[in-house]
Amino acid sequence: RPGDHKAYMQLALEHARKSPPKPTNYRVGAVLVDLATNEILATGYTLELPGNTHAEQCCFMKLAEKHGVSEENLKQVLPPELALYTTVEPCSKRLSGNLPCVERVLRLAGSIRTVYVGIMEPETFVAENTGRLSLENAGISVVHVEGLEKDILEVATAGHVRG
Ligand SMILES: Nc1nc(=O)c(N)c(NC[C@H](O)[C@H](O)[C@H](O)COP(=O)(O)O)[nH]1
Ligand SMILES: [Zn+2]
Repeated sequence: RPGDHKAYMQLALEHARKSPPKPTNYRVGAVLVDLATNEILATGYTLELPGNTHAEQCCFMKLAEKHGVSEENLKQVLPPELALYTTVEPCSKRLSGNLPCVERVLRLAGSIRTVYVGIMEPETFVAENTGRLSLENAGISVVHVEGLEKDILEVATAGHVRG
C-alpha cells in the first residue's frame, strides 16, 4: 500500500535476517520500490551475492543482472520514481575500501527520490557516516522510518562480540 513505510521496512528487516553474521559488518536488508506502481523491483541483504556485498549493492546488482546491464549503467533502465528502503542507512565509507553504497545510490539520483532508513549507522566501524548530507545535496530525501530501531540494531549486530 502506498505510504506504508513501516511495512516495507519490516520486509527489509526480514531480508536482513538472512544475512550470515560477521563481526566486521552489519546485517542489513534493503528493498527497492517503484513508486508509480508500488511494485518491489529488488530486495537484497548483506553478503547475499558473492563477494563482500552490501544489501543495497545486492539490490542494484540483481536488478542490473535482470536488465542485462552493468551496475554502473543501471540508471539507463530504471523507472523515474523509486524509493530505497534500507534497515541501516547507506554506508559512506567501507573499511574494506569497496565503493560505498551512498556512491551507488548517487549514481541513481533522479530515479531514486527517497531513501528510507531504519537506523543511522552506529559508530562501530565508521566514526561518522556522512551519507545523509551527500544524498540530500543530490536532491535525494533521507527519511527515518520509526519504530523498528531495536529489532534492526539487534539483527545488524548479531555477529558482533557482545561488549
Ligand atoms: N548500509 C549498510 N549495508 C550493509 O550491507 C552493510 N554491511 C553496512 N555496513 C557498514 C559498515 O561500515 C561496513 O560494513 C564496514 O565499514 C566494513 O566494510 P565492508 O562491509 O567490509 O566493505 N552498511
Ligand atoms: Zn554499503
